[in-house]
Amino acid sequence: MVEVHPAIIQDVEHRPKLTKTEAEGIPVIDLSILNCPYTSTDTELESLVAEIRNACKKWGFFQVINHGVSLECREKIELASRKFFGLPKEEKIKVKRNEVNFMGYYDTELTKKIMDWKEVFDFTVEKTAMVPLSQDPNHKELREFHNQWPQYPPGLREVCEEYIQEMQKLAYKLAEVISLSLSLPAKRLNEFFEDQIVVGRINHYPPCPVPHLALGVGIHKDAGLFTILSQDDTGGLEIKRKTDGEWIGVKPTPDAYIVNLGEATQVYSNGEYESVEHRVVLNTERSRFSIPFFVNPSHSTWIQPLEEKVNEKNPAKYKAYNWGMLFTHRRKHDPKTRDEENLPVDHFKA
Ligand SMILES: O=C(O)CCC(=O)C(=O)O
Ligand SMILES: [Fe+2]
Repeated sequence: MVEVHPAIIQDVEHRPKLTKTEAEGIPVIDLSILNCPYTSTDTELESLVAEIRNACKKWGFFQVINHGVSLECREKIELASRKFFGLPKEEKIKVKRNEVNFMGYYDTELTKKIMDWKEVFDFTVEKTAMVPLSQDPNHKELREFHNQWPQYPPGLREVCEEYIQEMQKLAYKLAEVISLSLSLPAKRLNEFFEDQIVVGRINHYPPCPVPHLALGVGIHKDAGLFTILSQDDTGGLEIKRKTDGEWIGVKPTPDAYIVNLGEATQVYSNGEYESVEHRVVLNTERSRFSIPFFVNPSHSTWIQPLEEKVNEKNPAKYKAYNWGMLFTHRRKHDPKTRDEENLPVDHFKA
């Protein structure tokens, strides 16, 4: 009998079925026309935008290929991640995240109060990011966080920095097609993530002796505008199909990125698009690595339905909330206060 820490055991209704539902996968969308904007036609762009719209409506998730991110850049960060997580724990905790600084290594993340079976390394763009110190709107004090780079493996910093640059370029392209797909001007969403708190994360899910009882990441929705995720070929990400609530595995596709809408896009679009629940299931044999890049609004942004999406017939479905305050609140370190962890956006319903 293997001993496992009780903190990782999911409630019965959240435990995964380990037999896979084989189903039509999420759409794979070819972005090649965005790499040569001067030679693509209006019809090509319209048809891409229509594909994005259908995927966002039906799934809240899609995969992109021919996205313009170099495979070499991705392979370098994947290799460095394996080396970093392969180090002894004493070495990794030299860059452990703490009460003040959210960046760095940790292995005790809770999703909805249950411990995830994973270890993580978080990093951001090199300029220091500022977020509010508390959720109290009267508190004007800001918290500063900065990267903590490990000594080993050498070069992790450079590959992360290069990767984050590539992700930012892709994020701007995606923001434009998502805006167009909501019948908004192409650059409508860009203003919300000037001076943003982007976070890159490397996830390592070690093999788990009790994959029927635990999850790599518990059921959640991402909070920002959208997430761009790379996963290795192990598989394990599952999304909740909107039509019937069935959990559907996202099949690993070589050199594709998975894109999923976050709650901020749900609110900006006044519910026209929804952020979809997802989770990570584990296996007994293989380690899995994934690298999400969270495209978040800037800390000072108030998130509320865009005026173009609100009218008499379709009143605002959500109240305004401040991104920086939500971000600080969600990342509070004290497990005893985590009851509201992963506040569903419905908390802000008008
Ligand atoms: O590892 C994955 O595939 C997904 C991770 C995830 O959903 C997250 O970190 O928000
Ligand atoms: Fe997620």
